[in-house]
Amino acid sequence: MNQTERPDVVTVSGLRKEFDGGGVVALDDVSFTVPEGQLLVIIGLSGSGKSTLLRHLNGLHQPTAGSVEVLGTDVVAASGRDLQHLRRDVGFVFQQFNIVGRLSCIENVLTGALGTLRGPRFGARMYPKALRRRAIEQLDRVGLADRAWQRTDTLSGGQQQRIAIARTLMQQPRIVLADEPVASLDPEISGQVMDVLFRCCVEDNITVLCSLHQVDLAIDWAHRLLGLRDGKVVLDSPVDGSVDHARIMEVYRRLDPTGAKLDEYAIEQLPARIPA
Ligand SMILES: Nc1ncnc2c1ncn2[C@@H]1O[C@H](COP(=O)(O)OP(=O)(O)OP(=O)(O)O)[C@@H](O)[C@H]1O
Repeated sequence: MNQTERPDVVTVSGLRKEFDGGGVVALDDVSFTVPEGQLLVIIGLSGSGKSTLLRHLNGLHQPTAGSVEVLGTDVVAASGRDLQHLRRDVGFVFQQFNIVGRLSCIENVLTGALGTLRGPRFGARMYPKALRRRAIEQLDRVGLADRAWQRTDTLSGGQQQRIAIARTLMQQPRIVLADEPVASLDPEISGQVMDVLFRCCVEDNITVLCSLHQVDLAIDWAHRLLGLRDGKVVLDSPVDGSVDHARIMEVYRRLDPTGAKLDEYAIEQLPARIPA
């Protein structure tokens, strides 16, 4: 099945989000759909609305207007119980990893399965054997099976983010939302983390929506780019030969506060290898 024949798992329509009583419009009439198994990268300047958009997809924000449907659930109308159910299928990977440094890697990964268990667990051996096996499989997937019993805070930043992804995979999500997952990592390590997300997508058919600052990484790994500027969608393009260089640059154009001219911030950083 090619990407266009796959069912949509995310449908966002006319989404608007205001903060501070309307003083800040973070999202303005945002509409798009995402088919199952796609890696969609959301790009845009700081403050363009990327995090706010991702947080609407698992009900962390309530919109001012518009609708959000994820895996058939109307996220805006969903009860607390419905959202709890949805969040089992929708994993979230954060920029700051949000792992417990003093725990071993396998314990951190196992906590991804806590939603399926009753009561707390203290130590990896308190988890059922089948889950321990699954945790090792996830560690293997992110290339860190040999670190299973090591304290997580002894790992590098990139390795810690891979542990966080393994923990998310442990809950067997159908969608992974990743908010700037490589923001604090150097380019080579960032590539390793994006490779893990890409493989989840193509090997396990997990849909990934990921926000990134780095255009070159986005082009290297995304199936499709969604560009936000001032809360509006200004680019929605597959990443293939048809990626329009000028339109990607447009995402990064920032209006001068005087309205007099455009600031070409970040344009010079665009890689030469953007497909023509
Ligand atoms: N809780 C909040 N209260 C008030 N304003 C907010 C809140 N959350 C976000 N905003 C504002 O909404 C706009 C979009 O913010 P958002 O964090 O979504 O941008 P972003 O593209 O993710 O930025 P970055 O790349 O820096 O993370 C910004 O103007 C921000 O200041």
